[in-house]
Amino acid sequence: MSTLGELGEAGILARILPILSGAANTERTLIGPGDDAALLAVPSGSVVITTDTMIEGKDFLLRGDAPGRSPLGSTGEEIGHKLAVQNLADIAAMGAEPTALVLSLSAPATTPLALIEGIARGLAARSARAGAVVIGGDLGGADMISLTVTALGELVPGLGGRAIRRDGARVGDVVAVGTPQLGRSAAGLALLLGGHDPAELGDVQRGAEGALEFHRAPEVDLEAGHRLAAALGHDLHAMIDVSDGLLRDAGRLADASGVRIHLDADGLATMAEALRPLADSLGQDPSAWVLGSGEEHAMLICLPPSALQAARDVLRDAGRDLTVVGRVLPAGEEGPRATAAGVNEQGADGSALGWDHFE
Ligand SMILES: Nc1ncnc2c1ncn2[C@@H]1O[C@H](COP(=O)(O)OP(=O)(O)OP(=O)(O)O)[C@@H](O)[C@H]1O
Ligand SMILES: Cc1ncc(C[n+]2csc(CCOP(=O)(O)O)c2C)c(N)n1
Ligand SMILES: [Mg+2]
Repeated sequence: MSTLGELGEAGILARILPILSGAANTERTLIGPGDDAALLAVPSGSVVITTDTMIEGKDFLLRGDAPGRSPLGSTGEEIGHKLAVQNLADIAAMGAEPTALVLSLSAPATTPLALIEGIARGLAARSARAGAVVIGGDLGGADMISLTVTALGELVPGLGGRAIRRDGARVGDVVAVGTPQLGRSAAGLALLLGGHDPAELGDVQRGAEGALEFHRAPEVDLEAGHRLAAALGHDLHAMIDVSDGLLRDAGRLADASGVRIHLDADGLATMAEALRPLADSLGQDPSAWVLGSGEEHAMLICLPPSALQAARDVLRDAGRDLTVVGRVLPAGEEGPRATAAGVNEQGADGSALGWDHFE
């Protein structure tokens, strides 16, 4: 089993570049990996850019028995898949389609090449599904694996060069998410960090496996972002991906838009009920998972009620659906914020819900 230290930079690149840029000969890639920088054509005239990092121990645990690892941890493919999803979701949430990615990869010299090849495969495969290719990157040494992707994209035609922002929510809008189920990533994280092997959880084994799988490699309808933008145009008032928890990310939308977003729809209760058996077995609150789960990456949107059916139809054509989770209200005396039924309506603290790297 060769390690990065045995191969050296040139040897590593010789192994991972064919994986990363196997499909890089798209029309847009004028210069791919191999030169000082890549050259990308941007036919629409503007480029959407985002970046996101995953650090071993902070954002994922490697699968294994060694200290700092977990038998429930991630494979290389899963890490690469999640790295793609995190970045592609931010492109999607602007109403854009991804075109290209660059990968900055730092790791200890003792890292097996097979793990890095797996990460490359996961990243390239999920990106390819979204129509994007890896066009470059960087290698470095580090005490733990650190992965930073920068993703580029272009706005969908028909929006007149307009991106879907966080600040367009209007009083009276419906708030919805592009998934039937939120909360699985938090459930999976609880299982991972608690060391709960699904095989030992009896009746809830299947649910636990699904939550762990979703946490390690979220399967998310990212196309919803640009499909909704293209179909609804100006009726898609605001959009964000749920990366730090529904309540927290709805709060960001509310804040940017100067409104209150109240989360109270039946859809949320249905999501919580689906997770209740698993939550009960861990002594946790399924509603807190639904409202607080980060790393979900589903699209959270605000749109006028008159556009809801059209939005549903767009997603249903692709076998997906939209779940209504709340509505947009005037900011009121307490100012712009997101509230959830029973959580922080009377100003009670809902801040424990959701993710912040430094809290
Ligand atoms: N270190 C930084 N330097 C410059 N801008 C930053 C930095 N960190 C965050 N930002 C910017 O702050 C804004 C808000 O970041 P935030 O993390 O809330 O959104 P996000 O990128 O959608 O998050 P997520 O990755 O969780 O989806 C983004 O526009 C982001 O580009
Ligand atoms: C080992 C381990 N510990 C904790 C977590 C949880 N976690 C990390 S980042 C994040 C939110 C999104 O971050 P960002 O805003 O950077 O996209 C969450 C919920 C994890 N995945 N793995
Ligand atoms: Mg985001």
